[in-house]
Amino acid sequence: SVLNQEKGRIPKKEKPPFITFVLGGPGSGKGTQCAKIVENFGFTHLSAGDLLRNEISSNSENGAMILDTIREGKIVPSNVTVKLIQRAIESSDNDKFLIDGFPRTEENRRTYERIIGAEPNIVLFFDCPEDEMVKRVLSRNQGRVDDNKDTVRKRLEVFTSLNLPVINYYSQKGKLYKIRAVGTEDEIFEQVRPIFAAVESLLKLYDDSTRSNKDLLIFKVP
Ligand SMILES: Nc1ncnc2c1ncn2[C@@H]1O[C@H](COP(=O)(O)OP(=O)(O)O)[C@@H](O)[C@H]1O
Ligand SMILES: Nc1ccn([C@@H]2O[C@H](COP(=O)(O)OP(=O)(O)O)[C@@H](O)[C@H]2O)c(=O)n1
Ligand SMILES: [Mg+2]
Repeated sequence: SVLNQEKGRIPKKEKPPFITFVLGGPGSGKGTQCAKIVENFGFTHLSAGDLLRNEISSNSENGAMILDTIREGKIVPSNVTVKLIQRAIESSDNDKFLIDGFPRTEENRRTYERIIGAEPNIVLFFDCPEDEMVKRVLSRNQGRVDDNKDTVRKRLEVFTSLNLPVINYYSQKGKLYKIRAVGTEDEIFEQVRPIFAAVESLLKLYDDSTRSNKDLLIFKVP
């Protein structure tokens, strides 16, 4: 608006959104901690798995293929998942997002970069021992077709072989925040909270300034 321009500010819609990727194995507590971040810091939670499951239940053209893939614990073609994420970001009024369960593979990551044309600002990694993840998934009780012993084993193999390279990539870029994902939900959130408290003050600074996109990308959380 004119008012914004008079103050030398960037109108809200022209500012790039703040993107957090949330990684971790099946049952590591990504969804649980995302709910707490939403509640405490006003982020919008986009779970890649939920977006894909919505496609199945809305009988979309890719529904059957997505169901088969999830049942096998395999990864849905990247362009399908990225387009769902893109649509969700674009239809939201919020400007800060948690993208949960994405990118699962280097190919997921590169496809996001190609289609969205941006990188995440920060990446969380919920690091949890395998036996604990298995225990949690098998007692999750959400009626998921992939929460059974056989599929969990496959998902853990996919996680180790395909997701760890993504985690290493962001670690090398200095964007990775590793959380020790054992203990109670509240204990784990006490490791998460300071990260988002820092992000919140950085975003406030950004809101009050004419800083460019680039400056925000190099903001480092202490
Ligand atoms: N810290 C925790 N301790 C014990 N159980 C947990 C903890 N955090 C989450 N859970 C439970 O474990 C299951 C998997 O958690 P969820 O957040 O769905 O993980 P993810 O999204 O990483 O698969 C859920 O039933 C959840 O209630
Ligand atoms: N980026 C993604 C995310 C999920 N998925 C599929 O969706 C399934 C469930 O993902 P999810 O994130 O809901 O699973 P959890 O880690 O929360 O247990 C995965 O096992 C994959 O089959 C995918 O193909 N690509
Ligand atoms: Mg989840």
